[in-house]
Amino acid sequence: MTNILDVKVNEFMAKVIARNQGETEFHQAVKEVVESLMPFIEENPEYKFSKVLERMTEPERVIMFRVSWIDDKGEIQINRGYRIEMNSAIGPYKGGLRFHPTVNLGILKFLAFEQSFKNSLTTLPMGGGKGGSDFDPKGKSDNEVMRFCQSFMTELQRHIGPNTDVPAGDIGVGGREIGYMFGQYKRIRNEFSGILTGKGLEWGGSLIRPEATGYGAVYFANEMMQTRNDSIKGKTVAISGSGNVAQYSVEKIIEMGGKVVTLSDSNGTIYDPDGIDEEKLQYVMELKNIRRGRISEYAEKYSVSYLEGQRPWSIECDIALPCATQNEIDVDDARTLVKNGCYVISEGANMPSTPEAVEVFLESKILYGPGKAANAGGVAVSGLEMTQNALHLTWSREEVDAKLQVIMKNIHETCVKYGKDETGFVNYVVGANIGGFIKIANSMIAQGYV
Ligand SMILES: NC(=O)C1=CN([C@@H]2O[C@H](COP(=O)(O)OP(=O)(O)OC[C@H]3O[C@@H](n4cnc5c(N)ncnc54)[C@H](O)[C@@H]3O)[C@@H](O)[C@H]2O)C=CC1
Ligand SMILES: O=C(O)CCC(=O)C(=O)O
Repeated sequence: MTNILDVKVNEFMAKVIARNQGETEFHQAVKEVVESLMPFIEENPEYKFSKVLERMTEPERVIMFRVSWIDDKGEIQINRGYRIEMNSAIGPYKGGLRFHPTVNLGILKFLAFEQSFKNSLTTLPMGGGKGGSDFDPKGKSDNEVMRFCQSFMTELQRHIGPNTDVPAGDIGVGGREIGYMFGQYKRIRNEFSGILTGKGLEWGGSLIRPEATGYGAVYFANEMMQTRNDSIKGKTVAISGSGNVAQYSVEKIIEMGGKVVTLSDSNGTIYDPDGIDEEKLQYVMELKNIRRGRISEYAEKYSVSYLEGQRPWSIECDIALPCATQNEIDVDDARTLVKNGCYVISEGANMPSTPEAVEVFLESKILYGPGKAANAGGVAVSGLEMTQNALHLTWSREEVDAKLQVIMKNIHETCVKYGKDETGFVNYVVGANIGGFIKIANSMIAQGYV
């Protein structure tokens, strides 16, 4: 028999799908949240009457714009820029910019929607936003990237500000791109202010921001493991990706006594059974952040296996940290991971597991930390960067790291509070969704029907 709550979820989703046609990642992100929230909303009718969820699935503002720039051959190139200002109930819009050829409206709306819940979970006053472009930085010269960033910011600058909307990095946007965009904002507005986070340390950035997402995902895994009197020490870890989040996840796993055996990029996976140590990690950082090469070069340098065109999930591990991109763990990958003994998943990436994969993790009762909780450390330290900018001061590495650890602990506690069922099992998906929702929903109700 069909459950009445399923009917309500389906009715809600039919409207979302009709209004946002073809935006499959957005539908996926909304459905997961609506499934978690429907029982809670039915029990708390004030949220139902004020149509909070209906309003939260409609962005407050969507900005789309042309970005023209000139490549090294003197040819004009045209890309599309976006900023989704999703929800400002609890603070200025906040969230990263993604530069990747797959970027489209649906992907950015899913990311902005997730971001609103994630930012609420951090306990800091940040609304949700996300943006980016279908520009592909791969294979472009520094000058081309700079010209693109300058053109992108020439439009974006009129929509952002330290109390309005504060973008940061995401896939394809790191320190280099943030620098070029910050410089252009300053040039146009004649103003030095905290309009981006992830800035260089010498010009307003925060210590630990580059490390924060990866470190946070590992802290979150550790918090989950502590509920079973377990720890990272001695565990084998599979990590996907080899960018910002993956690199600092490796660093923190090494520090906590675990062994990372995989990394990947969009071409394939390296498998290093001896583990990636500090020296090998330095090589990866140089390879990816400076030379901008492929992870296959690691396999050649250290004579380890390279799994061309494959993801890391067939490799035996205790802990998996997906740190590349959305939907990178499908149902077969999830079954393989669980069959091979993996019992902790902490998502460094946003929505890396398909809904069917998530079902496998939940049914297996393993420790599964969804991205909006597990990877919130990055935006949390962005929030701390905003605070330091507003106060015109700089906190030490130890101070920022200590605050990050407290925030990840608090997020974990919130998930347990709202996600623990009568058997004692913690459903972190439900916990994160309800925990993130309440603060935004109450603020939206208090601020009237806007
Ligand atoms: N940078 C940050 O502070 C935060 C990032 N995230 C998420 O973490 C994930 C990784 O982001 P970053 O490390 O910042 O980006 P990055 O650009 O530094 O690295 C991205 C990595 O993912 C790999 N990748 C990208 N698309 C892929 C695909 N289709 N298949 C396989 N691998 C692919 C790239 O090769 C690269 O290794 C993304 O899902 C992002 O949204 C989440 C929270 C904060
Ligand atoms: O630091 C930020 O503002 C955003 C980080 C981000 O894009 C994310 O949490 O997915």
